[in-house]
Amino acid sequence: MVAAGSITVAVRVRPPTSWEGARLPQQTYDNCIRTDGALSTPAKSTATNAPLREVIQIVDDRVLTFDPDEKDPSRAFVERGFVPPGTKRYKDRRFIFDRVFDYQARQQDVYHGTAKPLLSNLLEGYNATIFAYGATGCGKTHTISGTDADPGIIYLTMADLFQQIEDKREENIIDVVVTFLEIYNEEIRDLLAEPGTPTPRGGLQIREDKNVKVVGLTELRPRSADEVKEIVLLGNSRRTQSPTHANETSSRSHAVLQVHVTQAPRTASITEQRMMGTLSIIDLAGSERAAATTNMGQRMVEGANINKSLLALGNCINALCESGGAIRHVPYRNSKLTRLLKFSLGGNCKTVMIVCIAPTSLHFDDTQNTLVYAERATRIKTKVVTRNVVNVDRHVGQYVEAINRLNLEVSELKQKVAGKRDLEAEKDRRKRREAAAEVERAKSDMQQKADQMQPSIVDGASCAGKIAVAEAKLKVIRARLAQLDTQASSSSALPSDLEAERELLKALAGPEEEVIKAQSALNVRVQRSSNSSAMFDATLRAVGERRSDKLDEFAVDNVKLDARWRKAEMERVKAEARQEVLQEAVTRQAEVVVSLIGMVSRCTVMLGDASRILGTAVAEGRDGMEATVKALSSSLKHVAEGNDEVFKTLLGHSIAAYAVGAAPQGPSSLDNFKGYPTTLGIGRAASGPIAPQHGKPRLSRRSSSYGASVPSSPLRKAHKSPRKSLRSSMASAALPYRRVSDKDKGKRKGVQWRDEAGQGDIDDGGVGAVGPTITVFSSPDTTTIFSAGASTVGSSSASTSTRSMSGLSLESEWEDEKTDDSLQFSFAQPSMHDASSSSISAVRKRPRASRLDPSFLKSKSRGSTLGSLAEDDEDCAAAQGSPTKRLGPLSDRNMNRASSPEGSTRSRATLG
Ligand SMILES: Nc1ncnc2c1ncn2[C@@H]1O[C@H](COP(=O)(O)OP(=O)(O)OP(=O)(O)O)[C@@H](O)[C@H]1O
Repeated sequence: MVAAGSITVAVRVRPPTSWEGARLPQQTYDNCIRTDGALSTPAKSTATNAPLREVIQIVDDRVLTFDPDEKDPSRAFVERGFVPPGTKRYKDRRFIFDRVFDYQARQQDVYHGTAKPLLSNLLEGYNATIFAYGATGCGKTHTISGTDADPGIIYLTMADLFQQIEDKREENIIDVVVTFLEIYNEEIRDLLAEPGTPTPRGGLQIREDKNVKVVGLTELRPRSADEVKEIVLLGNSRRTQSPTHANETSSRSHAVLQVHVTQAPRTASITEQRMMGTLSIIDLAGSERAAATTNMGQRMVEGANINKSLLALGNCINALCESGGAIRHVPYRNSKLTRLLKFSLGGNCKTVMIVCIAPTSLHFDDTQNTLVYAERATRIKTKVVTRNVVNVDRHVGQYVEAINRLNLEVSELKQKVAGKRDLEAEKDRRKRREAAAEVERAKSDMQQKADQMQPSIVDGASCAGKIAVAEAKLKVIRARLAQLDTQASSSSALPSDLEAERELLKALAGPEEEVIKAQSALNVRVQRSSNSSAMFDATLRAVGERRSDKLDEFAVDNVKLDARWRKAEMERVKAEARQEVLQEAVTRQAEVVVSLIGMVSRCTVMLGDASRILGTAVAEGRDGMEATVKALSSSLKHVAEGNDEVFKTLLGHSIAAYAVGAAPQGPSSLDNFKGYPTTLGIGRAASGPIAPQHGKPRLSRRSSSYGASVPSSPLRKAHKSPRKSLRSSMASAALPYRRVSDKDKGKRKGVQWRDEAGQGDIDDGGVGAVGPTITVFSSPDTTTIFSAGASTVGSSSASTSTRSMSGLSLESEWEDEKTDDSLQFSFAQPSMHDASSSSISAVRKRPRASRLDPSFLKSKSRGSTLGSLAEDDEDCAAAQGSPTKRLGPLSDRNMNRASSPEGSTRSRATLG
C-alpha cells in the first residue's frame, strides 16, 4: 500500500532550438574595476537588439524562476521600455516542483528522476502513469519516445522492467501486454492494428469497470525492451503528426502506451493470487493558443480538440485539487483523455507528470500557462494507492491446466538440472582447457626465453672452456718458466738453448695471459653469458611462481617441472659446449705432442747417426773428416730449419727467433745442454697408464728414461751432474742409452734395452762401472754400441743379437769434467762413411747401417717405422730421376716431414 499523497510533477526545460539560439543575446565579458580594486570580468548578456531572451532561470533541482527580474535598470528599460511606477516590470515568479531538469539534463537523468521509482510499484501490483504535458514543440515526444539513438522514457523504462521481470521469472509467471493508442479529435485509434486486419483502427470504446479499458485494442506481448521500442516506433509512425508553425513534427493527438503486467506465482494452490499493474505512458498533444497560431482548417479543428481535452484535464486537476479531500465531482467524462486518465489522476495510481517548457521568451505565455497548470497539479491529492491483487479460485478444469503447467515446469526444471550438470562438466572442461592453455603459455614463454638466451649461454660456456684451456696451458708454461728462472738465478746466465726455450715459452704464455685477463674478449663474453643465464633463471623462477585463477595445483606442478627440466637442459647444453671446447683443445694438444714426439724422436736418432758418422770420419782421417763435418753441418742446418718451421706451424713461434743469442764463438748449446725437463710438478703428460708392450720385456722404471715423470731417472741426474754435456745429451736424447748409477757399482747389473729394431738385456757382469756408463744397443744386425766412460760392458743376455762394444771396436769415450773435456772416439771400423759418395759400402766389415743412410732405411723399410720415412725419401729421390743423386748423410732425413711439407721440401737441399 502506498500512502495517499500527490502526483509527482517534474519540469523539464528544453534547450533553445537553433532558431531561438540565433536570436538570443550572446554572452559578453565586460572588464570593470571592482570596488576592492580587482579587475573583474563578469559574464553578462548584452542587452542589444536580440529579439529573444531566456525566461527560465533554474534556481536548483526543484526551483525555477519564470521571467526573472533584470537587476540592471538600463537593460530592463531596453527590454521592457517604460513601465509606470508601482507596476511589476518582470513576472519574476518562483515555482517549486518535485524535480526541475535544465536543458543539459540527459534522457537518463529524466528517467531516473521520474519513471524509475514507479517501476518497483508496478511489479508489486500498483498502477502507474507518466504523462508529458506542455505547449507544442516543448519536448514532450522527445522526452517520452526520444529517438533511436537517444531513446526516451519508454525504452529506458521497458529495459529496466524486462530486467526486473527476468529476475522474478524463477518464482513467477509474468505476462506483459502492450497496447498503443491515440486520441485524435476525440476518437480512440489503435496504433498497433495492422492495416487489413479485422481489428478496427479507430472508433474504439472505453469500458469502465474497476479499471478503464479500451475495448478491441491490439495487444502485443513483447519479450524485450527492444521489441517495445520497435512497437513504439511503429505506433509513432502511425500517429497523426502534422507540421505546425511551432513544430515541424507536431503530434496532433494524445498517444497512450499501456503496459499491463500480470504476475502469478509458479507454485500452484487452490486459489491463485494474481497481481496486475498497468503502466500508462502518455504523450499529450501540445497545447496551443489559438490566437497565437495561424493554423487553419483541419489543423485548427485538431487544435481545438487538443485544447478541449487538455482543458478537461485541467478542470479535472482543478477539481481534484480543490476538493481537498472532500467528495466532489470530477468531470472525467468531458473528454476521452480524462476518461482514460481517470484512475491515473484520482484513482488507485501513482502518477508522474512531466511538464515540458521552452526556455525563451518566444513561448512566454505558453510557458507561463504550463507552469501555472503544473503548479496546480502539484496540489492534487491522491487517494491511498492499493495493490491490484486478485485471488482466483480455480475450477476443476483449471487444475488440469495447472497440472499441465506444473508438468511443464517439472520438465523444464529437470532440463535445467541436467543442463546444470552439463554446465558443471562444461565448466570443468573449460577450466581444464584454460589451465592447459595457461601451462602452454608458460611453457612457450620459457621456450622463447631459452631460445633467446641459449646462444649467448652456450657461447659463454665455450668461452669458459677456452679460458680453462688457456689457464691449464699457462699453468704448465709458468711451471717450466719457474724452473728455468730458478736455474737462471743459480747460475750467472742460462745456456743459450735454455734461454731460447725460456723466450719461446714466454712468447707462448703471452696469448694465454691475454685470454685469461678479466677484460679479455672471452671474459666479456663469459660475463654476458652469465647475465643471460641469470635472466633465464629469473624467467624460469617467475614463470614457475606465476599464479593465476586458471592454474590448478597440477598445472602449477607441471609448469614447475618444466622449468626445472629446462634449467637442467640448459646446463646440459652448457656442459656439452664446454666439453666440446676441451675436447678440441685436447685433440689439438695431442696433435702437437705427437708431432713433437715424432720430431724429437727422429732428431734423437738423427743425432745418434750424426755422432756415428763423425766418429767414422774421425777414424778415416783428416781428409774424410772435413768433408763429413761439412756435410753434417749442412744437414743439421736443414734439420734445424725444418724443425723451426714445424715449431711455427704447431706453436706459431720458431725457436730460431730466440736461439740467436748464442755467439758464434761462444759455448755451444751442445756443451751446455742440460737435458730435458722431466717434470714440471704438474703430473705426467700422459692421460693414462703406460701399457706394457706385448712380447717384450717390460722396461724398468729406470730404463724408461723417456718417462718424464720418473724422478729417479738417470736423465734427471744427467742434467744435475757435472758430467759431460754431450754424454748427457746423448743419454737423454736416445732411449736405449742407460747410465749405470753409482748404486750399481760393484754389482752385476742387468740392463734392459729396447729400440725400434729390437730389445735385449745387458749384463755388466758385476764388474762395476768405474764411471758413468752409457751403453747403447741397437738392432742386432746393425748394432752400435757406445760405451761412455771406462766401463766394461758384458755380453747381453740376448747375446745372439748383440755384440759387446769391444767386439765391434766402436767406442766413444770422454773424460769427466774434472779433467779437460775431451771427446775421444775410437772406431774399430776404418771407414764408416764417405761424405762425397754418401755411401757406407766401403766399410771393411759390414757396419751397422746408419739410420741416415738410405740403404739402411731401405733395408728397414718393411718392418721399421723409420723405414717408412726412408722409403718416402727414396721415393722422392727416385722421383727426381737419379738414385745416384743421393743427398748427404743427413740431408735425406727430414725430421719434420710428417708434419711439415714445407720443411720436407727444404730438407731436400743437397749437402756440401
Ligand atoms: N531536451 C531536448 N533536447 C534536445 N532536443 C529537444 C529536447 N526537447 C525537445 N527537443 C527538440 O525540439 C523539437 C520539438 O520537440 P517535440 O517534438 O518533442 O515537442 P512536442 O512537445 O512533442 O511537440 P508537439 O506537442 O507539437 O508534438 C524536436 O526537434 C526535439 O528534437
